[in-house]
Amino acid sequence: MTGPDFSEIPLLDYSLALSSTTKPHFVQQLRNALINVGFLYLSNTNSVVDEELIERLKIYIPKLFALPQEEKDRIQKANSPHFLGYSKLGAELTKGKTDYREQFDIGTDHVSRWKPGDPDYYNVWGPSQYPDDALIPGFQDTMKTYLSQVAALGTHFITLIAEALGLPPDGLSRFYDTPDRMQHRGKVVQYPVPTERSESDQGVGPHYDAGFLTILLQASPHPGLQVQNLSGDWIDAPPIQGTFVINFGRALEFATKGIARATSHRVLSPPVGSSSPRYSVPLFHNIALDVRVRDPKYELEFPPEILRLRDERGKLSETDSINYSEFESQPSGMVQLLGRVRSHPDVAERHYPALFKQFFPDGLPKQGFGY
Ligand SMILES: O=C(O)CCC(=O)C(=O)O
Ligand SMILES: [Fe+2]
Repeated sequence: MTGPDFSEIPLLDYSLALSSTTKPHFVQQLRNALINVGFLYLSNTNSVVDEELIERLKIYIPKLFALPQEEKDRIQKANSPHFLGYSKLGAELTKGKTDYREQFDIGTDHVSRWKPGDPDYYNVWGPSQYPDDALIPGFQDTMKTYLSQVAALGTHFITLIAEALGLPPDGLSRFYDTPDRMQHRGKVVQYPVPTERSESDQGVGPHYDAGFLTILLQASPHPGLQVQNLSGDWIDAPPIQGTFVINFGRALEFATKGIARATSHRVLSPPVGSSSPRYSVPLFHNIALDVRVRDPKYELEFPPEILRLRDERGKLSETDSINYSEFESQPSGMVQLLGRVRSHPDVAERHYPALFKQFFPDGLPKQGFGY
């Protein structure tokens, strides 16, 4: 069932959204996914994200992680005030436990708009670091094309979300800058197979995503992603070939008065003895840096029948995940910056010394805390 105590994640066919005769059905299914589940699978996106490109990207991923450690370290996150680059295994904690994953954060192409005197958070967006193309020929080009196509899917999907919430298609456009002033953030993630002696099976611990929308490619056949329903049960979201997983973040929940549901999720490591790691590529589709989602300037008016569906679902109970409550008062860019400072203290120490001192008065900890 797919009410708030769902036992599976709904699958929506994107091609239905592209024809006026089938769109109402799509929008109705999306409304249910937004209000009750917070997650969905999306199939048939080939008109926006090229399937062959996805297959090419999947082939690159193991090669990316197999690059010499010194090349990965050369593009480490600590080099980048934008927190874009490589993080080694075990660098982060979620809910007090180490996340057993290794990752490259790579954004859509962007030039930082920050200049002296601007708020620090303008600098959370900027250029990415890529490995030397000679060591992994064509990866950079493939990744850039992938990110720009998935970001375009996100930009269109936002208009469908608006319609599903009873707003006009451009009903959420106030949360965005012009495309040249936006950056969306991708990650390429490897969850290694734990050894017999590993202390936990936590790939990444329970958390919410921050922004409006995450578009996730499960890039290997491993299960592991789990989603928490309203009763607190963990529901599997295994990979389905030819689909993306889409989920909604805290900013959308705040901006829609709790109509859209940000849903707690986690990833379990592949079982001990698996023959290969799990791979995934999330893209976090951002809103503009200056937006304060709770500022009356951004307040949205929803039709009564949509508000009623929210009320029928019931209040979102406390889950294992508590984070990003800063959206109550802070601009979106600041929420992102604070999250990253906590996750990556080594980057903060180098590029945001004042914030670093505030969060880590006792100096550099061994690990950051993700959520
Ligand atoms: O790897 C996954 O499948 C999900 C990762 C995730 O939830 C995240 O990075 O926010
Ligand atoms: Fe997530």
